[in-house]
Amino acid sequence: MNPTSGRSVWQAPTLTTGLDARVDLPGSKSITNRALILAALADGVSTVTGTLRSRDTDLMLDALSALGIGVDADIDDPTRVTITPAAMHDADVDCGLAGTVMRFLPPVAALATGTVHFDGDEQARSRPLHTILNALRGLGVDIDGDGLPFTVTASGSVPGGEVTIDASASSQFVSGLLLSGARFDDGVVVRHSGRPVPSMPHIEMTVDMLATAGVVVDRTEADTWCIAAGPIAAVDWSIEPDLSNAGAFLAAAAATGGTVSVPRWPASTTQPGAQIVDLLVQMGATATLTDGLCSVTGPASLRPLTADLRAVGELTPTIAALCALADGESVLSGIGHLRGHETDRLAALSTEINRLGGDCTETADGLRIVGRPLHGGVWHSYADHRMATAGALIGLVVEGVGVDDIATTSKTLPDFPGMWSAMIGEQ
Ligand SMILES: O=C(O)C1=C[C@@H](OP(=O)(O)O)[C@@H](O)[C@H](O)C1
Ligand SMILES: C=C(OP(=O)(O)O)C(=O)O
Repeated sequence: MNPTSGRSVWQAPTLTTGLDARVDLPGSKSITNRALILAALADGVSTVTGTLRSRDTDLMLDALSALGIGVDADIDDPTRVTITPAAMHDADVDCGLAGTVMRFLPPVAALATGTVHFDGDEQARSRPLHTILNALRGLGVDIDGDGLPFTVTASGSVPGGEVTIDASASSQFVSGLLLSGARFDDGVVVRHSGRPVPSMPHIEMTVDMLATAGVVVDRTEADTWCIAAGPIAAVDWSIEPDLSNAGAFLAAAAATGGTVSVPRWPASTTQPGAQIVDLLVQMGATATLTDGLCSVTGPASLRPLTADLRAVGELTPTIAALCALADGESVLSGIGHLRGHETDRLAALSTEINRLGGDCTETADGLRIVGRPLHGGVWHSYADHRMATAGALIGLVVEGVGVDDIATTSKTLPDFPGMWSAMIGEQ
């Protein structure tokens, strides 16, 4: 047991033989939660196949159901979900720690008739939210509060129109407004003004999925997204595997000099997680993509990395863990916004890497990490799924690493410990 938290510490398995594994990943969190929102607002019944079933996506399903939307999961295969739109009413929404729930659902709730109360985990209360709540106020929505908890008092319609926001803290502010914008009376025009928007591929994902649902986003002007009022089409969605979650497994190959393959790798994708492969190659790995099988083989010794990760911030914990094992100094930049993720990831990563004898310092917008021999100890997760998987990754090659609160991986990958053990042949 960890005396400070009362939770048991998971002993990360250390690799003793060569790694050669194939890991099949469940659906993408980001694509699942967008598909569910678009299905709930559509003009007919949609199905979602390959739905990720994890804490973040189940919170989305529960919230839509609480609002009155028909949510039916197949009894034999809970990843097959049918969504039947309906008039929405009063509800209590639990956002947990999910950015996609706390930022994508308020614009949906604004289309209900009634009072929708939002809350979430204690830790979620410090995640940036006021930007989207203020934007919705500017679009004619009655909202009480500036962060969790808050209440939307909705009248069945949203006037909509133009709004200027500073989305430098999260791309999800833009995505949230766009996903519901076609259902506002005047549509929506979102302008960004401020430092660059992070995670731009996630906005591309939103635009791409809206296009699939028949909604055109005009992006003629830089940092501006325009959507005319109109219907959202029902779609039979098929969800790609989660490539950000694949990152930790492919990184295991990079860390150990072994090979890990992920099947069903999409030929083209908007998921920024796909960029893990290029980053691993920059660190010395080799990679192939053949008939949808992505295989990564690690080098004898990892090269350090200098990279701007602004577009792929959610890969940072995985990459930072590898940098702590690399041979030299790495500099990761463009990721100041990670201070508002599940936890302050820059502080958490430097504290935990240094706790194991590493050399990691925070910079204004990222991390500087010098690879060093590490020793065992307890790696703290801070309720952050990607911190937990980063600890497991270091534990693969450093003996005696215990990960506090491995269960937090259920945010996006409920069977992470089982999948990790299976990967190294320890089922
Ligand atoms: O829209 C999405 O699905 C996401 C956008 C990104 O958020 P930020 O722009 O806040 O980094 C990413 O980090 C998060 O994991 C998922
Ligand atoms: C930042 C992340 O999640 P969220 O959707 O909660 O922002 C993440 O999964 O790395």
